[in-house]
Amino acid sequence: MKTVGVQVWDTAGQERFRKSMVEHYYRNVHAVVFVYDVTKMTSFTNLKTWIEECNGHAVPPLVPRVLVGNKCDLKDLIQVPSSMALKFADAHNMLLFETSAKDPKESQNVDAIFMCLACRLKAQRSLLCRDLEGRPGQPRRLEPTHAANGKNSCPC
Ligand SMILES: Nc1nc2c(ncn2[C@@H]2O[C@H](COP(=O)(O)OP(=O)(O)OP(=O)(O)O)[C@@H](O)[C@H]2O)c(=O)[nH]1
Repeated sequence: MKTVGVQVWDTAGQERFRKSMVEHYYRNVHAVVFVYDVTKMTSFTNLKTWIEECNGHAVPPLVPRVLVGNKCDLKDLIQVPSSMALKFADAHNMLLFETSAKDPKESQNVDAIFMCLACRLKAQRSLLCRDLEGRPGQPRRLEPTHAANGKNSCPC
């Protein structure tokens, strides 16, 4: 068994903070979790801008990204149907998790997000180590067999 340490940076989601997102948020980032509020369509439509923001800071495609719809306990207030979110997640090669930070019955998906990312990062690292174990002095290119294809690469 291997322990994977995870450092999570929570950025402010409001538009007025977006412009002040500083370079160091993006530097050396290993994974990105895009969170929207299932009861607020605007938070979902804003995802496009956040993804562009991320791409604009040259976050490499190998960096796994997941999409999280939070507040799924508020069933009567849902504005973003799962089907719409799934379509978006598929189009951007991300896994979709629907979670609630409030309802303990739905909270297991919060753990699943980080477990999944930890598994992916560990798998990427193993792949990298395996590739670097090639002939001495012969650098080898890391083929993105696992990592770049986000959806099917999770070993969980
Ligand atoms: N019902 C419900 N309320 C939630 C859930 N998650 C957060 N909240 C509530 O939503 C409000 C905003 O929560 P925050 O944790 O401040 O949200 P945030 O994404 O950090 O907000 P920003 O800092 O603006 O990005 C608080 O009143 C929380 O109690 C959830 O899963 N279900």
